[in-house]
Amino acid sequence: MRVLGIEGTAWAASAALFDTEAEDDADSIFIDSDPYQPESGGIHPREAAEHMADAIPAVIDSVLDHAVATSETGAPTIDAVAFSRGPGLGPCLRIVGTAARSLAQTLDVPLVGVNHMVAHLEIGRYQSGFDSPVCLNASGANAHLLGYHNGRYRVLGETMDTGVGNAIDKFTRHVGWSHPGGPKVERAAKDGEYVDLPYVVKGMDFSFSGIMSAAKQAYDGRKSSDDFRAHQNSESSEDDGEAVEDICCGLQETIFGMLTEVAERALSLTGTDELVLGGGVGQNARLREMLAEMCEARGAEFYAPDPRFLRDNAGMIAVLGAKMYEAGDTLPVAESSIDPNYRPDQVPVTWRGDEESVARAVTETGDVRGAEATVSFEGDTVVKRRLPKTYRHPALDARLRTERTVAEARLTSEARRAGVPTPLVYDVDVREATISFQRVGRCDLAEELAVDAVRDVGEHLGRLHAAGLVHGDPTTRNVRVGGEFTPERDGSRSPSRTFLIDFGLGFHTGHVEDHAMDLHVFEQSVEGTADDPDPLREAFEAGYAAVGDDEVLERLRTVEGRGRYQP
Ligand SMILES: C[C@@H](O)[C@H](NC(=O)OP(=O)(O)OC[C@H]1O[C@@H](n2cnc3c(N)ncnc32)[C@H](O)[C@@H]1O)C(=O)O
Ligand SMILES: Nc1ncnc2c1ncn2[C@@H]1O[C@H](COP(=O)(O)OP(=O)(O)OP(=O)(O)O)[C@@H](O)[C@H]1O
Ligand SMILES: [Fe+2]
Repeated sequence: MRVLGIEGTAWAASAALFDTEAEDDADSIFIDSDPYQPESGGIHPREAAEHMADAIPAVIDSVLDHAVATSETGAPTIDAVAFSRGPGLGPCLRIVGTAARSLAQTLDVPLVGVNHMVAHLEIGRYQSGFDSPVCLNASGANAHLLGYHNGRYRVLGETMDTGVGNAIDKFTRHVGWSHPGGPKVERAAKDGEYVDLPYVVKGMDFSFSGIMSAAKQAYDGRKSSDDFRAHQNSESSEDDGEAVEDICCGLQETIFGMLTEVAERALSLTGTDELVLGGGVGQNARLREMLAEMCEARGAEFYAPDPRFLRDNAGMIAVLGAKMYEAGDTLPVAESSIDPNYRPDQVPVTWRGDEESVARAVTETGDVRGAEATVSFEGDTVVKRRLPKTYRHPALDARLRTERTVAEARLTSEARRAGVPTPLVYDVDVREATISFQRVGRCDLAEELAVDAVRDVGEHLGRLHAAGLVHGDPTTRNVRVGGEFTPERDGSRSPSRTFLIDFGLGFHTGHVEDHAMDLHVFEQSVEGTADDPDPLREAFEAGYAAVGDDEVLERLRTVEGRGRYQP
């Protein structure tokens, strides 16, 4: 089978031929791309569309020439035309859509409409041969974790503001570097020293806006503050340029540390031991190194495609197009409109079987390895150790382990005082980042997702928020359920069978937004793993409504609308 793919969501005018029968793997995907390079500033939608109009016909012609040259009949012999339907810049997508429709009509073959983000994922799955990996898409306009579950790719976690590449590119524009900024930051970071920047993860979601403003401020401060300059010079003999390099190093360590952490959390939540990387930022060697190191430490496999398949390219569109075509997933021309906000979780996954879902049950034997810590059981006591993560910069690692150990011990007790069932804290050793707790529950909620327990979680979060606290990571793995009522050391009984654990990302806040994020994180973890999430979501929200603030539930609806494609 031979499928011609066309890509042009933003900057890459690209066409490709995927030949499933080519003898050599390297020959099976032929790509021709013509990138748009803005003269100044970032990607300008109108200029990008003009580039598409000029460049798309030429790259298609070159792929058609290749198709003729590699065909035995003297004709291109193409079975289907696949194109990027979205997400992306509307003016660019329209040009690609028009080109694809007219080519399919000329060749008299079916048209296949591909989701660009799912294509970033599927190319890694195809090349790695992994069955059911979690995918980290780190691209310009997006950043999210996807896992396949019952016919859809679920968004396990995502950026709450800009895409990761766009965040980096905004910083480089601020310092006057040309687009794209990612490779320049990578180069500069090699000569830089690590600086601290805000580190923001909420469950498996994360945000970049705080980091980016801090990075810009640090840069502006360094340029204008004589005091700072004097301080810099006393420590090193380098000039101002060094400071930018330090910020670049801090940026990479922080942003990629966050992405690696949430990827690990997704592996842990779903019980998956395969990770693939997608998207243009995946070309960054430091990001790949961190992900590989994290996977190795937890015995998972990691695969990153070659750079030419990570950045936007039509090869990935043709490969997914071929799978869709084979599954009969083609589009009548009348229904082939583009969608600039096309989300990966909207795509009915016609080319995979249900049995491949992530979220296999994990049985608890002996020590448990969470995403952050190792947990061992000693009778009724649980000892949780935050071991160093070697993928992180040592300074960042020490800071996070200390901060989280302190927060977890404090908030676990404070939540309990607010009437939320949590384990008793027996002992804390901040230097060793170790806490010992009372053992609670029979299993994690993830293993026995049920309406009653989920309703309890809603109530618990309502109570927690009313006390001015947030959990920060309320996933189905951070709730313990079942078992006998656990006798406490003073002989009393716990009031509930549903316990919240793992408060390491918790903090004090009265902000509706922060409270709504807690609800969002919980619902996302339910949706990522449940077969029928709707009744669970309803029970959870009913539980919350019974004790919590309605305003938070209203804000939840707004939060759900974020993380959409943001050019
Ligand atoms: C919707 C679609 O148009 C969009 N595509 C996109 O963003 O292009 P992509 O090729 O996946 O990623 C481009 C981004 O990748 C960054 N980038 C490229 N090389 C990099 C490197 N070595 N280190 C860090 N970032 C890098 C660039 O700075 C730019 O922000 C997307 O996938 O979100
Ligand atoms: N007090 C406890 N009682 C019973 N089991 C516990 C307790 N604390 C932790 N566990 C078990 O250990 C697992 C990992 O603990 P925890 O979530 O605190 O670690 P973590 O590394 O922060 O995990 P993650 O970041 O993946 O949520 C839990 O999912 C649970 O099964
Ligand atoms: Fe992309």
